[in-house]
Amino acid sequence: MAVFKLDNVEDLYEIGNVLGSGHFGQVREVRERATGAQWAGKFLKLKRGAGSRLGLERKSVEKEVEILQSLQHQNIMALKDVFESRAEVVLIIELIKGGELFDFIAEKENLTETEAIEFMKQILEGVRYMHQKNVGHFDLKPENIMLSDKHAPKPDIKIIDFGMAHRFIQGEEYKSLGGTPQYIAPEIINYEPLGTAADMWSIGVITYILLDALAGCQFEDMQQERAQLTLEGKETYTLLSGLSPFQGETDEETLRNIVAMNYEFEPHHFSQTSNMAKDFIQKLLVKDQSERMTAEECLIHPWIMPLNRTQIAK
Ligand SMILES: COc1cc(-c2ccc3ncc(-c4cccc([C@@H](O)NCCN(C)C)c4)n3n2)ccc1O
Repeated sequence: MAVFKLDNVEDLYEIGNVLGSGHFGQVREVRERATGAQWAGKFLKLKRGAGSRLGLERKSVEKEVEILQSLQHQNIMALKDVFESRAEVVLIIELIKGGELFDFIAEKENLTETEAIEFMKQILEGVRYMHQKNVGHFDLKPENIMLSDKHAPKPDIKIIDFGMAHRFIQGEEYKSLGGTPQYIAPEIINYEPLGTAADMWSIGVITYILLDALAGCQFEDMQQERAQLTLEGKETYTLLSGLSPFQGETDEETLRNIVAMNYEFEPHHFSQTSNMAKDFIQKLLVKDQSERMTAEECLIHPWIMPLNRTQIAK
């Protein structure tokens, strides 16, 4: 059983504002008393007893910590320390100040495909590193791709939230039904044995949404679509963080679309997108996981590593 520090985390860190919360627990700003340095604290409630429905199993927290302790890469959030007190575990993590990538893109009027490629390269570098360490993330989605400092000339990508991650052991079969419907691979829906290729499907979905956003998403069209959906009393989707290529009106419809490979490059959203970019996505949204590009193959795909810049023109 992993042993975490039993010191009272508040003796070493001043607990600050809530940055966010979700299935993973709560993330708060924390300040290291000895140095004044700012960190993020992920506060996780543990189950108080076997019958308890609330809180996380200690084993799952130990698994996430063990995986995070094995990953040191500039595009993966860094774990500094772990504390445990009563029924809570606190992960001390590097503070990522730049917010979510897709919010950054929403704020920028004229992000180019070349700039998008630079972000994709960093995401792929982080994913290639974790896959080389036999770790699958299994919850890659726009909300889990953050920026170190959005005001930097070239912001660093930081992949967060390894709560669904798994380290593969040679010869071991792994299945999971977790993840976020819009981004999960067909083999997860079909409850088939998984590999790191499931992350590559999610990368294909993220790339599709990123390029859809780049096209300005014909913002006014989206607004009209959003207004129409609202008039019809239908749920509208957040512009940049939910329009997966397989998005249905319900999770069930989304999952059906994934298994049926039911997606397209809608002309009025992708008319400005290079054919090389579409080829990149098509080589990731492949139902047979053994045929899907790996992160290594993505990084030498002509869209990411063109022979010359004109190559990504139409
Ligand atoms: C270690 O696992 C996590 C870390 C973090 C994390 C790490 C460093 C860090 N610095 C700033 C933030 C931050 C700032 C604003 C919102 C959030 C978070 O609530 N939303 C991020 C995406 N969400 C869907 C996980 C997180 N974080 N979040 C978030 C979720 C995790 O499961």
